[in-house]
Amino acid sequence: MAKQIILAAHFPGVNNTTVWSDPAAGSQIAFDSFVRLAQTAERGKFDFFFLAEGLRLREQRGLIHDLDVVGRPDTLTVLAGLAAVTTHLGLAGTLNATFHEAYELARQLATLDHLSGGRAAWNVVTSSGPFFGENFRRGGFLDHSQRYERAGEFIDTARELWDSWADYAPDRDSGVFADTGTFAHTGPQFTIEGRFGVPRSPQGHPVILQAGDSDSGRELAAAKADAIFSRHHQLEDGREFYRDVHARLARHGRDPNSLKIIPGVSFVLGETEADAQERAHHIRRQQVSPQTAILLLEQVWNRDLSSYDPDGPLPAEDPSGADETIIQGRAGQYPDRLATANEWRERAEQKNLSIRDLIIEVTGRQSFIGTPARVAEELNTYVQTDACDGFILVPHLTPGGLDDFVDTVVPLLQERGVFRTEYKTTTLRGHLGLA
Ligand SMILES: Cc1cc2nc3c(=O)[nH]c(=O)nc-3n(C[C@H](O)[C@H](O)[C@H](O)COP(=O)(O)O)c2cc1C
Repeated sequence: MAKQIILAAHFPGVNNTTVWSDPAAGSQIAFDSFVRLAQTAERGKFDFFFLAEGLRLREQRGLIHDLDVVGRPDTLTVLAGLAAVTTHLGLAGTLNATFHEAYELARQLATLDHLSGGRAAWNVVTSSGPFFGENFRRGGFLDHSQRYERAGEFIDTARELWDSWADYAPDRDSGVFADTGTFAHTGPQFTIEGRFGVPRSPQGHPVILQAGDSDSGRELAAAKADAIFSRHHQLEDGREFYRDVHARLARHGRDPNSLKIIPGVSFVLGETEADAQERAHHIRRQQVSPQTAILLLEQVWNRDLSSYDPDGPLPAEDPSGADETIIQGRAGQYPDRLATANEWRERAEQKNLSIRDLIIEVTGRQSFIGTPARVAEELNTYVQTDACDGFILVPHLTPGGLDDFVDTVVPLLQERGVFRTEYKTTTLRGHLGLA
């Protein structure tokens, strides 16, 4: 039988792809927007709804970054609200293992799993830099590798807490004082003991995703996660990532089906190929406004370029060599700024590109562009040839950006027999085929 495709809906909120200024865009923080996108995903029989986490909005030149000014509310609060207005859709939240505490988070996730009848998932991230930590009176807390050690111990501890209750129902007649929920964990990151206050939840263990991409991130996923939210959304790159992670999985003695690989992808649909390409081009210009083009260029040059014309040529001056980066709240993307600047200048000169044209070219083109038939075929090829197991779709418009996909692409995947026509399971573990 053909592999079944996993589909998830990302509510992107603040990031580089959301066009919050489009007249068709709604609020990025009102509950209605979350409900609308989640219910569309559930109408499409999606596996889960997905929220990223930003513990602090990005800042550049000391101000909140243009793309972040629409704000990002708290993940678990939103998911708890959505549990009440959906019935089958999984509810996945990105939550940081560096600054949260194991007891607190294990309790919140077990509670979400109860409220939703077994639909909770946790995307474990470690995040980067002291910038987030300052919010928690922990600026500079733990370096990269120690963050992964903490994340690993965090997951183990959460599972110990979840396992501290057996499947259990209190006995009304005898009024027992149950001896359950006791835990004691001693490790470098957590030394805690007591009783866990939440009885075993429907899934036992909420689903665990992992998003880091370094060697330590991949090892953590191969050792402990149920799924990976990956950034490898191109065919060959995806296959290589898939092979790498599966080799690690085998080394950990795990079943190949026990870890699902799900890249975040964007898409643009059109009635004809030309129509889709034209839309894609229009969306890219919306995503990279003249102002955003300068802000993104500044992240490579690492200096104030606000006096440059976005429709003019790239700066002749070289990037600043300063260690401190101009952008706060996002992992450094350009390890060698001068090399990147030279590469971009060469490209701009060859093709006669302005700053804005160049930024449009070098930052995130949409992953799947075409008619619904073509997009359905490509998505299926990715999954059947092990470039991934499914997709976390990132619409560029919130909350209506998934409507066309659900109306036109999902039925084609269903016709091919590679995507469910009805939910046959009630928990997220059930949907994903996980034990
Ligand atoms: C696809 C993807 C999504 C991520 N999403 C988030 C997020 O929502 N919030 C966050 O704080 N970090 C996020 N991260 C950052 C990771 O937590 C991690 O800090 C970062 O990738 C550095 O770890 P690495 O070197 O293992 O990749 C994401 C990373 C990737 C690759």
